[in-house]
Amino acid sequence: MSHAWGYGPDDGPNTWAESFPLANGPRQSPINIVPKEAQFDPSLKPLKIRYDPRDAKGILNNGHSFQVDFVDDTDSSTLTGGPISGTYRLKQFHFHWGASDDKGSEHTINGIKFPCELHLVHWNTKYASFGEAADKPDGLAVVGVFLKIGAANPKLQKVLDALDAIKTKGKQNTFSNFDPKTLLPGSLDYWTYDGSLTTPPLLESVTWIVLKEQISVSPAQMVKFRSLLFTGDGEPVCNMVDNYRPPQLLKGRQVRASFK
Ligand SMILES: NS(=O)(=O)c1ccc(NCc2ccco2)c([N+](=O)[O-])c1
Ligand SMILES: [Zn+2]
Repeated sequence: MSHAWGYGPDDGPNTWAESFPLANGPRQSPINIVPKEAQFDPSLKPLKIRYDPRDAKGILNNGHSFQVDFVDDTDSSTLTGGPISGTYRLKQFHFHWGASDDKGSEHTINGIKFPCELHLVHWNTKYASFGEAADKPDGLAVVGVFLKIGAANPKLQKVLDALDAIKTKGKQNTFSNFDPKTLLPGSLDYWTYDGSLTTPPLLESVTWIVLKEQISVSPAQMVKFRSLLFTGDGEPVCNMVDNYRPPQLLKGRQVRASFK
């Protein structure tokens, strides 16, 4: 039976525990990051991110967000270093955003919400596939990047221009020759903690790597994100906005910083 979940009053984050008991687990995401309480860890290595633009293959409206999918059958687009051991392959990236510029991110900093948050999802190649890795405690590594309102970000434009063709749930299109490294800020300083997927099935398999430096997005570009629909063709229209889970309890976890 497919578990219908969403972000509305009847199927949103406060109802997820009914079908996904992990929602009340010990390492749930996102969290509120309090920089002053994060411990600098000198043993943390710099992030090493190598992406091949030729691995970009498609863009999909999955009814919860939109995602850009990558070919992940070789080590051509990988994340290594940082807090992780071994090699993690890029599978997809997607975003979470709000109905207005004052909300939308999943992680928060000192309780501050950003209008949007980018997630670059990688899986540990010690496992045979994303599906195998997805429920292992060291299975996934997600790089999170906050978007803040400012000048239009030209690096986002190719992604945003592709959204008109995937307006409704289930729509997909080819999306090629794109290097998501161009979306990253100049500094790769990060906070890291042990967490989970932020949507059902909420699997506690994610090493979160949240970048300190934000990238910019303009109000007009945010309007493009909000032009997507949660709903499929022929269904009553519901704008894809506020597709974020609020911060969850830390439950004793330590957040480490790669920088002083
Ligand atoms: N917001 S997130 O980066 O934590 C996130 C959440 C769910 C899923 N996927 C849902 C899912 C189903 C089975 C296993 O995984 C993904 N992902 O797949 O990259 C990422
Ligand atoms: Zn996400």
